[in-house]
Amino acid sequence: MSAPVIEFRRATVRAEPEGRVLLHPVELTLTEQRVGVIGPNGSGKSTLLRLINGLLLPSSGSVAVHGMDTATMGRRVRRSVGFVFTDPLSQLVMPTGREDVELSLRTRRIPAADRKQLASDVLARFGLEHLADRSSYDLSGGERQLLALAVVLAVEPRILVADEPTTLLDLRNDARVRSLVAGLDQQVVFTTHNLDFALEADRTLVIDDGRIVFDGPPPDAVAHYRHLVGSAAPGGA
Ligand SMILES: Nc1ncnc2c1ncn2[C@@H]1O[C@H](COP(=O)(O)OP(=O)(O)OP(=O)(O)O)[C@@H](O)[C@H]1O
Repeated sequence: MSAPVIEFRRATVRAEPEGRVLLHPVELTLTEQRVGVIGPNGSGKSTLLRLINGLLLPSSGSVAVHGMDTATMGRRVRRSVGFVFTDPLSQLVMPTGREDVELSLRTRRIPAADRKQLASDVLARFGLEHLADRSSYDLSGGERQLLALAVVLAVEPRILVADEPTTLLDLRNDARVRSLVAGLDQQVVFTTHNLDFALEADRTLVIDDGRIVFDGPPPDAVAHYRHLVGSAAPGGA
């Protein structure tokens, strides 16, 4: 199996129908195990992530995952790329967590007879078996976030894309999610406003106003971002 590769070739996103550019041409090859994306609110981080699994298609240019173009091979791309949304409730749609995992397994045509046991195994792997039969609405934000990750990882995607997976989490759950991400075999691309999390990546991109304004080692990326924000703040440099 080839190494994980995500390729952006002058991928550009414009808002429809007015044509405003949300993401200026992106030219990137991502092969690192952990890629972080940071930047101000509304800078284009989610837009960049949504291109990776074809949730969003570029207005021009292309995006490919393991050589599969997201525009022409979207279904196959989505089997390779698991996407965790910022709001876990948008992903947890069944009455209980166990059923959400079973639903996820169903998309991989795992026989019904095996799904229940497999769902239990997945929940146990993430230390969530005690939540299996509770409604997602009764869970804490941290529990929901971990459950949403388990639902996506149940089908063992080759790449995990996670949009602010630690937002709204307390320190303990923030540490749990970060340690879960750190232990995954998959390539992970994540956005975050938590600069400590960004430092745990192998490569970090800084986006500002729809452009990648820095791409490199995480400590340098964080310094660049701090400078950017400092320059923009009232009284900043
Ligand atoms: N479908 C759309 N049509 C028009 N504008 C859009 C659309 N989707 C996103 N935008 C705009 O694109 C810009 C980038 O949005 P995006 O969600 O990628 O930002 P972000 O960096 O993830 O922000 P945040 O940190 O607040 O989550 C924003 O100005 C947003 O309003």
